[in-house]
Amino acid sequence: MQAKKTREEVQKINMIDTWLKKHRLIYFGATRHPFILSIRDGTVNLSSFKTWLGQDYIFVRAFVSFVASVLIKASKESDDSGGDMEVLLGGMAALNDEIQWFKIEASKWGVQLSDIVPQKANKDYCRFLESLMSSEVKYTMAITAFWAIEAVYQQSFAHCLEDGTNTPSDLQATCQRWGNDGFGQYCHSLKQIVNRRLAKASDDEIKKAEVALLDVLEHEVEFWNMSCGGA
Ligand SMILES: Cc1ncc(CN)c(N)n1
Repeated sequence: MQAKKTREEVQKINMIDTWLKKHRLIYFGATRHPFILSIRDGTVNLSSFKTWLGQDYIFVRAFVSFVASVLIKASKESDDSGGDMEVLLGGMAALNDEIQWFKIEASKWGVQLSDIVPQKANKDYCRFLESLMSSEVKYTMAITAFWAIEAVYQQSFAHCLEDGTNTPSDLQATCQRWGNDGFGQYCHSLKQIVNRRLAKASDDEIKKAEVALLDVLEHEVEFWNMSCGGA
């Protein structure tokens, strides 16, 4: 007969959900930010939307380098039992589409991407990504941050697509980009990889991954604040 699992062992099997419960206030702050709620109820300020669009284009370009570094860490450290490479390569391909999408949207909204100067919150976030690209940072910590970055957008924009929302028709495509079921499935695959890594990680690695999650959530809140003109 199998020994009954301790509370800690059960929590370690789905570490992400344990953390999301523990840090629900900051998670809520990142995924239900006033900027997102204003898209959802149709009161969004279009100048804030354009600020977000231009700044996010710059962020995504930095994000590509970060994802490449996660891919390298996976090739060195992962046993790949969960098909990590496939999931990460799929993510890379999605980012290529994302960059093309930003270019098309920017010209639609009259945003000149070559003129965009990164704002402080964006520069801080990109600097954080760079710190995670160091070879000192282990795969488990980096993939936790990667999942969190994607999951915040998925959860935020999916919220704008629920029944009964007032999301403006010309912003539906933006919300679909990250709120669609395929992107939800991709985030779920990333979450499974993270949970699998964390279940086998040392206490020190788990602590570092939890700090990375909190850092991502704080940067995401600051990024939304900046889009509303707050930073
Ligand atoms: C700030 C931010 N966070 C997340 C994502 C989703 N790739 C994004 N485009 N921008």
